[in-house]
Amino acid sequence: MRRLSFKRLICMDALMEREKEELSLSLEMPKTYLPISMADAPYLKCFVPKTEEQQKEEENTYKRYEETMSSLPREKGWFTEHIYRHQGFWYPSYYLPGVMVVQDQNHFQAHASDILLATSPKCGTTWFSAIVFAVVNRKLYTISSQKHPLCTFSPHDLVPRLEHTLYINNRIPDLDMLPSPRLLGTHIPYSSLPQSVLDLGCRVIYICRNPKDTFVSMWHFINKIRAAMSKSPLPLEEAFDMLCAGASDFGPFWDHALGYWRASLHRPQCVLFLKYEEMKADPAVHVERLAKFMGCPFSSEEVKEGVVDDIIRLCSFESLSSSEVNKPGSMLKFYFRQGKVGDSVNYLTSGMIERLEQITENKLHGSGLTLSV
Ligand SMILES: Nc1ncnc2c1ncn2[C@@H]1O[C@H](COP(=O)(O)OS(=O)(=O)O)[C@@H](OP(=O)(O)O)[C@H]1O
Repeated sequence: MRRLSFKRLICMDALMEREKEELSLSLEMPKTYLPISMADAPYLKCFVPKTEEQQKEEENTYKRYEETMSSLPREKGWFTEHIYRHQGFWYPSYYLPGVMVVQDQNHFQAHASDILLATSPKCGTTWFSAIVFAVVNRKLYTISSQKHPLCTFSPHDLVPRLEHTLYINNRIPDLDMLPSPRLLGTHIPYSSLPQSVLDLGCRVIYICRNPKDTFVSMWHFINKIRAAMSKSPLPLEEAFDMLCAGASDFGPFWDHALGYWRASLHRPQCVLFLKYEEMKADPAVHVERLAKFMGCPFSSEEVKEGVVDDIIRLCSFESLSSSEVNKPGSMLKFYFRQGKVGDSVNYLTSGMIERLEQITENKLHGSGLTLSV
C-alpha cells in the first residue's frame, strides 16, 4: 500500500487555503483576490492526495518546463513580468509551464466526450461557461431552481480552465474525477491544443469578440489585477501598442481567432465558432445552436416551456454579476464590468480605432472572418 504524506491528506477547506497560499505567493497578490470562490468547488476533487514521491515528480515536471520557458523569446507582460513566445503565441509566465504539461500526453489525455470552451481572454469566457454548463446539465439541475450550481459557484468553477485552474502550481490533476462530459475551458490556441483533443475529435466551442471591446475589457481587467498586486497601472497607449504588436496574453489576438475559424470551416462537426456580439443580438438562436452542437438539442416541449429563455436569464450579465458568489471581495467580481457591445468608443481615440481596424482587415483578409461591430 502507498504511504500517503499526512501533509497531503487534508480536507477541502485546508486544500483551498493551501491553494490560495501558493497562488498568492506565485502571483504576489493578496489571498482574497484569488479566483477561488468556494471550498467545495467541484473541480477540487481532481486534486487527489499524492504521495511525497509523486509530489516531487510533479514538481520536477513543472521545473523542467519552467526551464524550457526561460529559454524562449520574451517581452514585457501585461500583469506578469514577462510573456513568453511558445509555438507562435505569447503566454504569461504564470500559465505557460501548465500549458506545456497539458500538451504532454503523459499528463493529459482527452476523452472523446470532452467539450472544450476555447476563448481569447475577455471574449466571453465567463458568460459562455455559464451557458454551456446550464445547457449540458439542464436535466440534472432545474434552471429555475434557487439551488442551481450557478447560484453557488462561479462559472469558472463549473467549467474549470485547463491551464489556469487545473494544471498550475506543480499540479497534475486527476480529471477522471470530473463528471462526463467533462467541460473544460482553455485559452490555448487551436494549433497548440493537446494532440488527443484533435485526434479524438472532441467538441470545441470557440468564442470570439471584436478586438476593440476585447482590448478595452482586457485593459480594465489587467489594471484591476495590477492594483491588487500593488503594481502601477498599465497605460492604455502602452497596452494598445503591445496588442497591435501581437504581444498580448495568448496573442496575437487575430491569429488566435483565425486558428479556430479555419478549424471550424475544415471540421465543423468538431469546432463551433461563435461571436459574443451574435449571442448578445440573438441569444435564443445561439443557445439552441450550442445545445445542438453539444449533442443535447432542446426538444420542442422544452422550447415551449421556456427552458431556453430561462437559461438566457440565468446566465445574463445582470443575474450572474448580482449573484452572491461573484460579489464578495475576490477576483471573481473582476470578471464582470459592463457586458456591453461597443463600449470601446468611450476609451479609444479615432486614431487607435483606425489602426486596429486596419490591422484587423489585413490579418483577416481572404479568410472570410469578420470581427467588426
Ligand atoms: N453574463 C454575461 N453576459 C455578457 N457579458 C459578460 C457576462 N459575464 C461577463 N461578461 C463580460 O465579459 C468580459 C469578461 O470576459 P471573460 O469572461 O472572457 O474574461 S476571462 O477571459 O475569463 O478573464 C467582461 O466584458 P466588459 O464588460 O466589456 O469588460 C464582462 O463584463
